[in-house]
Amino acid sequence: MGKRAAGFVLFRRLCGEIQYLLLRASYGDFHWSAPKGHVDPGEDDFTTALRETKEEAGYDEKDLIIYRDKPLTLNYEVKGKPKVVIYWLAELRNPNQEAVLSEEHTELKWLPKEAAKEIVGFKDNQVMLDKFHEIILNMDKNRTGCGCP
Ligand SMILES: Nc1ncnc2c1ncn2[C@@H]1O[C@H](COP(=O)(O)OP(=O)(O)OP(=O)(O)OP(=O)(O)OP(=O)(O)OC[C@H]2O[C@@H](n3cnc4c(N)ncnc43)[C@H](O)[C@@H]2O)[C@@H](O)[C@H]1O
Repeated sequence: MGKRAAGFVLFRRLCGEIQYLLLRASYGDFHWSAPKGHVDPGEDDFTTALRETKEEAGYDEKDLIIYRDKPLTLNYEVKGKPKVVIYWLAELRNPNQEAVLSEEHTELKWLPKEAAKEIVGFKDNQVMLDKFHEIILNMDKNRTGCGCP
C-alpha cells in the first residue's frame, strides 16, 4: 500500500507581499516542502496536518486562519511506491511569529510565489502553489470589492 501524508501550504502577508513557508529536509535529497507528514494509523488527514505543522514549524491551530473547504492533493511516487499528500491552505495570523524547526529540517524560507515554485521544483507542487495563490487573490478581491462591476 502507498503512503499518505497531509499538511498545510502556509502563507503570511508581510509588507503587502504574500509569502509561502518552505522547510528544507535534513535527510535524503534535502528537498524543500511545506509542513506535512505521514498520516498515523487511525488519524484523519486534517489532524495529521495540524500535528505535523506543530511538530515541524511550531504553529498551533490558533495561530492559523485555515481554509478547510479547498484542500488540494498531490500524487507521486517515492521509491517506486505511490504517495498521496493532502494540503490545506492556511494563513499565519501574526506574520512576525517565527517558526520553530524540528530535527527533520535544517532551514526555512518565507518566499513569494515564484521563488517558492522554483525551490520546490516539482511541477505538480508548482501548479498547486499557483492554484492556492489564485484562491487567495480571489478571496482578497471579494473582500475589497475590487473587480466588481
Ligand atoms: N527519506 C528519508 N530519510 C531519512 N529519514 C526520513 C526520510 N523521510 C522521512 N524521514 C524521517 O521519518 C520520520 C517520520 O517523518 P514523518 O514526517 O512523520 O513522515 P514522512 O511520511 O516521512 O513525512 P514526509 O511525508 O514529510 O516525508 P518526506 O519528506 O520523506 O516526504 P516527501 O514526499 O516530501 O519526499 C519524499 C521524496 O519525494 C520527493 N518529492 C517530494 N515532492 C514530490 C513531488 N511533488 N513529486 C515527485 N517527488 C516528490 C522528494 O524530493 C523526496 O525525494 C522523521 O523523523 C523524518 O526525519
